[in-house]
Amino acid sequence: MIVTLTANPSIDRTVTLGGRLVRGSVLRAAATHNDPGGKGVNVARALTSAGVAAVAILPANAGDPLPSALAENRIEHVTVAMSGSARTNITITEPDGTTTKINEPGVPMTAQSLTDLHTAISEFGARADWVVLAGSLPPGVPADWYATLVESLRSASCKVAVDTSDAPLLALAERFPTAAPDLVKPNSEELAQLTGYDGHLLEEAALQGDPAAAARAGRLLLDRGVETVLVTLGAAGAVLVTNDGSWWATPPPIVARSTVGAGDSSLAGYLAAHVAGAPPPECLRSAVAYGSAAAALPGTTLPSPEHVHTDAVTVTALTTPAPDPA
Ligand SMILES: Nc1ncnc2c1ncn2[C@@H]1O[C@H](COP(=O)(O)OP(=O)(O)OP(=O)(O)O)[C@@H](O)[C@H]1O
Ligand SMILES: O=P(O)(O)OC[C@@]1(O)O[C@H](CO)[C@@H](O)[C@@H]1O
Repeated sequence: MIVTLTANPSIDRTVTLGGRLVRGSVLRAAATHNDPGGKGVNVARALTSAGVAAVAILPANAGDPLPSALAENRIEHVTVAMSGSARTNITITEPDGTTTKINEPGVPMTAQSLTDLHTAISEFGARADWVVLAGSLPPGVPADWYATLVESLRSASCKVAVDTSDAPLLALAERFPTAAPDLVKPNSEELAQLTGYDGHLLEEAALQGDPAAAARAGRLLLDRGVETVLVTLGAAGAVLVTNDGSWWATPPPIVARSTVGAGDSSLAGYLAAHVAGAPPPECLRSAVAYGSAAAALPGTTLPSPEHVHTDAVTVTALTTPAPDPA
């Protein structure tokens, strides 16, 4: 079983424009659509659709639109009471596939909700294969909360994956190696936040056929105690860095419609293959196949197995960069 924690879930509202987004003007939407969202929720949705047992833990109150949508979609979930209800995050999509995203900060978390989430994750962690801590933290949650959770899950038998950014990511890294998760899934920008590399250049180089810098940056996290680094690089695919080897996988050509949820789908694809016992390069292949399938779908629509074409992904072994002599 894979358990995901989304401390700051959302209703993802996709607004489809018939023309270009023009700042400062009144625009009329061609269509609108709501999906249950938040990174951990998305991972659980993609896993469920792949037939992998998954439970999403999130703050929400009975009858709120978010848990109701999860129930409708038969996504197993556990909620803890919160004050207020989930934020709404808006994605504006233009006909050429450009997406603009506006994420609300979320509802301030009470101390009681935070304690209840910690209790729920500890209980489920005791019987999970993986615990996934994903997304931003709402106001009122200390930035080092993920670090605290990773440390408290150390004694459980589950593996822990983290996908976050900004202050919670930096606070987690500050407590490496004790808070180093089994897996981190940074995109190029997040890897840059952790290592000082230029994220744009990492992705550009990989797009030009050279993923070595991304692998080198990922290696820095291994040196700080992380076991596996899955670096997603947008259209350039992803690099997997472990102490046993490194690989780069590139997606098939797709027409990108919305990359929202692509990273979450990558993580779900990786974990689905991992719990099935696949070796690292095949886990990477699955990650990239799920990510690119998600990018080809509109809004926060997540891929089902029929959208996922693992055979179309190319996996190349890389030389794992040597550990930092320092
Ligand atoms: N334009 C694209 N073409 C093909 N595949 C893509 C494209 N964009 C993203 N992907 C796929 O999705 C994966 C994740 O993309 P990305 O690195 O943008 O994640 P992310 O920034 O974490 O995404 P998210 O928007 O969910 O936070 C990539 O590894 C790749 O497989
Ligand atoms: O504000 P956060 O928590 O960083 O990200 C939230 C979010 O953008 O992430 C998902 C896509 O990855 C969306 O479902 C959701 O709206």
